[in-house]
Amino acid sequence: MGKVVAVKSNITLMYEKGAYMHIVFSELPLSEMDYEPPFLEIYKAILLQGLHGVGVGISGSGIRNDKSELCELPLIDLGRLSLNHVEREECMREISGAARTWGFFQVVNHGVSQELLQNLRYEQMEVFRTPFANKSQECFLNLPARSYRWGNPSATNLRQISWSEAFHIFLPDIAGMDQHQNLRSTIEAFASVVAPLAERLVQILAQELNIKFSYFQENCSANTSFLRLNRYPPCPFNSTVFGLLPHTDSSILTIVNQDQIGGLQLMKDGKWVGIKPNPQALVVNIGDLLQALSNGIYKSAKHRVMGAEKVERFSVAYFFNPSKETVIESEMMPPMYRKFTFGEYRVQIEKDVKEIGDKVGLSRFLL
Ligand SMILES: C=C1C[C@]23C[C@@]1(O)CC[C@H]2[C@@]12CC[C@H](O)[C@@](C)(C(=O)O1)[C@H]2[C@@H]3C(=O)O
Ligand SMILES: O=C(O)CCC(=O)C(=O)O
Ligand SMILES: [Fe+2]
Repeated sequence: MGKVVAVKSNITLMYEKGAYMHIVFSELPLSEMDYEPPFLEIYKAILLQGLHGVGVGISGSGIRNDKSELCELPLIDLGRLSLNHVEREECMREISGAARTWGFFQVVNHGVSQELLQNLRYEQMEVFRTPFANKSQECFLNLPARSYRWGNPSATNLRQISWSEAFHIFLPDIAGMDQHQNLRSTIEAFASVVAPLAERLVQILAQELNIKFSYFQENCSANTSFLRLNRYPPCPFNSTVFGLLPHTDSSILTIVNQDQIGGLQLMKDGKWVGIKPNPQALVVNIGDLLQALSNGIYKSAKHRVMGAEKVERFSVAYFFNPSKETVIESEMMPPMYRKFTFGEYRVQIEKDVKEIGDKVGLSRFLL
């Protein structure tokens, strides 16, 4: 009999002759772990097939890059925006520079209080502790279908597995959350401070490229944006499967609050680099739509999340989006992308995720 390498809720995984050989389902009740999505069950075939011949850990898997340095992501003090002209201009240049070279930066003195972030984290943890049987029901929280997402139902191989769950919430939909007043009011409070922050950053980014800010004022607000509550459960295969697949965001701009576990990495100059959690900072990244509107000057950088083996990880992402009808078209010449609406873009992504297991993104719209 091989070596038992992972015992997770009611499942035992055996490692034998250089490969994972068996997943044994025991009769144990799920008891207090009833909130965990059944990742091992849905991914069983892919795991057995994909891990066969792949040694434990980094070698062979090709995914985890534990040796990757944590990067010195630009850290921008937004407090300078309310100081004198020189400080303000310098801060604006840093924001625009980071958006061009990294597509990612961190901000401090951002105006979102630690108390609010903690309250949101508390509510987020509570809602994920709901039994899986309940949170996966279509009417849970009175949100539309597909607001709760887990794993990647279209995955056909190890590289497409996502070991995470999320509430992907269109902000106007929280009005229906009458049974969950604390979650609802905390999200409302968060949206009311993070939306102006997103607008201010977009205003600066637009100004630095002579893009009309009125375009964003007319088409984007908290009422056209999404909030994504992410949870990455402990993952026994964290050296081989992703917490969240490499992707770019489909937003104008995204603001992320990650916890202290780490695992968010971005692609910089062809290498994956980790973003060291900074409790004072929010992570900001450029989304596909701003890349298109800036004709490729601002970068929607690829990023991914590596889960941890023994601990869960949480993050919140605020996707600053336009309405579905908004036309995305750069005025810069020659245009890199054909014009499209945000609605069209989302439909294409959903189609790709369903048909090929992953997002293709902006390259579909290249001219
Ligand atoms: C399997 C996937 C779901 C996802 C697209 C992806 O290929 C990988 C990342 C996921 C993500 C994260 C950011 C956005 O929330 C999202 C809508 C996107 O564009 O990429 C989601 C996609 C999703 O949840 O459907
Ligand atoms: O969990 C994170 O740190 C990032 C999540 C993310 O990339 C997303 O929700 O799009
Ligand atoms: Fe993302």
